[in-house]
Amino acid sequence: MTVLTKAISQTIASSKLAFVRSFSVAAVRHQARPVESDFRILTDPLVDNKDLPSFMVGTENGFLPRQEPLAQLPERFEKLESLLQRMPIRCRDGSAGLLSHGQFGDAVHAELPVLNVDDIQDNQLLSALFRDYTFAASAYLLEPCDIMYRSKDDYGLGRQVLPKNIAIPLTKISEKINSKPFMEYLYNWKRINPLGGLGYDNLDIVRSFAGSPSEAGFILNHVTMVAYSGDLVKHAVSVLDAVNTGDREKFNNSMRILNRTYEFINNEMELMWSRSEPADYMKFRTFIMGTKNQPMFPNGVIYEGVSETPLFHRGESGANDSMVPLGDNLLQLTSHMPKNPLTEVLKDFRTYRPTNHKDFLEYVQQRADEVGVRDFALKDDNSATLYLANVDQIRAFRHRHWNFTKSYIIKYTNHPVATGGSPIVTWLPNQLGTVLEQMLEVGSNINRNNLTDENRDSLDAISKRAEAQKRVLEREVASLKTTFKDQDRT
Ligand code: HEM
Repeated sequence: MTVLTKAISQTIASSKLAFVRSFSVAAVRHQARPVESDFRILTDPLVDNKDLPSFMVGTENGFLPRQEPLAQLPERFEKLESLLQRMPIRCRDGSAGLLSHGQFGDAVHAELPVLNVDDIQDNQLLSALFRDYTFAASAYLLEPCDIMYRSKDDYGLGRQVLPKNIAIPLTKISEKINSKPFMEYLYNWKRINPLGGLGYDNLDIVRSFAGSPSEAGFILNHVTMVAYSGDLVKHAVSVLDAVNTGDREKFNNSMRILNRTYEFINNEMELMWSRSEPADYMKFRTFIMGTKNQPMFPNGVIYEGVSETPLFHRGESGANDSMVPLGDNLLQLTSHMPKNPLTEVLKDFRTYRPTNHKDFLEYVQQRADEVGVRDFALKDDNSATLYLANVDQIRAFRHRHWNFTKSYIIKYTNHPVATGGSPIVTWLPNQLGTVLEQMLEVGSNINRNNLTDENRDSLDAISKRAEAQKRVLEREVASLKTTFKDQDRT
């Protein structure tokens, strides 16, 4: 059984509708063709197929859903649709919405029945409902924190009970799509011109909390980055294949193209500065906070009608994305992360993504270890430099990301944890620091005399930068730890 069919079987097994869904593993085998790999990766996103999960790794859709998210719910969910349209602090028509004066919670109690979702099997609709109920859940739970933060720069406590009109359908939908019943955001976009591409100017968000252009920019910038992920998948698989067959030329070429793809993604990431104002971030960040390791939910959240035991979930975070974990696993960086509680948080984040993504990432990790990507690269100085250049792209991502964190968050608040519940000044540096160390180690073992001119220049520039960034990072973290509490607690 391939990893994909195993994942699908698990999804079916965990669904209460296992035997009534028109869901055929044989059909999947037929429709998904291999890309030089024994993990079945979609070469066609199968947009007309509503039976397969929305999130399946593909060379076209990459880590984006196979089909465009539904922008509006069908009529039977009009009460939920109406609440969500009136929810943002600033609505689309410019008027003040329910969250602006803390009226969303009352509206949920007054207007929203426990809607029946038992019969729904269409995965595109399930994913849209998942998006919408998680938005309603976060707005409901965190509304009091947002109101308090606006006047006191302190979050206080969130609502500790999620009412049954959100909790019951949300839990049922999560079970059907095999997700945790808490917010994700890569399903929150639509094309303005349905025939146009995934460029920033052709995208809009579907749901929002603040309703500001910066909130839209924050989400859509992520989407435009992930729009490149089909190429990442393709070239990562090609690297594994090249090592497996001992084909050095193919390895070097695949590493070069992979490097270029990560570079496109990093360049796209740089546009965040202009698409989402750092000073606006705190105005919508409250609503993407989680309930795990967050002072606003010291005892978690009771899902009324679902569980008497409180539940804890990490909040929405880019840490749920699959592009960096793909690089970590392919380049065998994951196994070099230090064995400490911060690395455990990284592993925990990796349980928060769609099943098929999780399986693909595990497959890549296992396969990279089996064929020995790093050892293969290090046997040849030019290959080692190309390997290093890819690790440098992961560094560039994490370095820029650390800069975002300082400029969008740390500058404005002393709150000790990020939206995903990780300690704000130690967790990101745990991974960035490891990448920098690995780069220095690999770089110091490369013999410059064997390199092409291009690779020698690349090695010199990369090594110099890594050394300087490592020194600065260590100083920064030591200094920030004096201001932020509990940074070793996870
Ligand atoms: C202004 C923009 C952003 C800020 C302020 C920000 C902030 C953060 C913070 C504080 C974390 C720590 C985890 C937690 O939430 O507890 C995190 C993790 C992460 N974020 Fe972002 N993020 C931003 C944009 C993005 C984007 C666009 C991506 C696109 C993929 C992304 C990908 C990640 C990844 C992969 C991690 C895990 C880090 C690692 O593995 O070292 N972030 N982010």
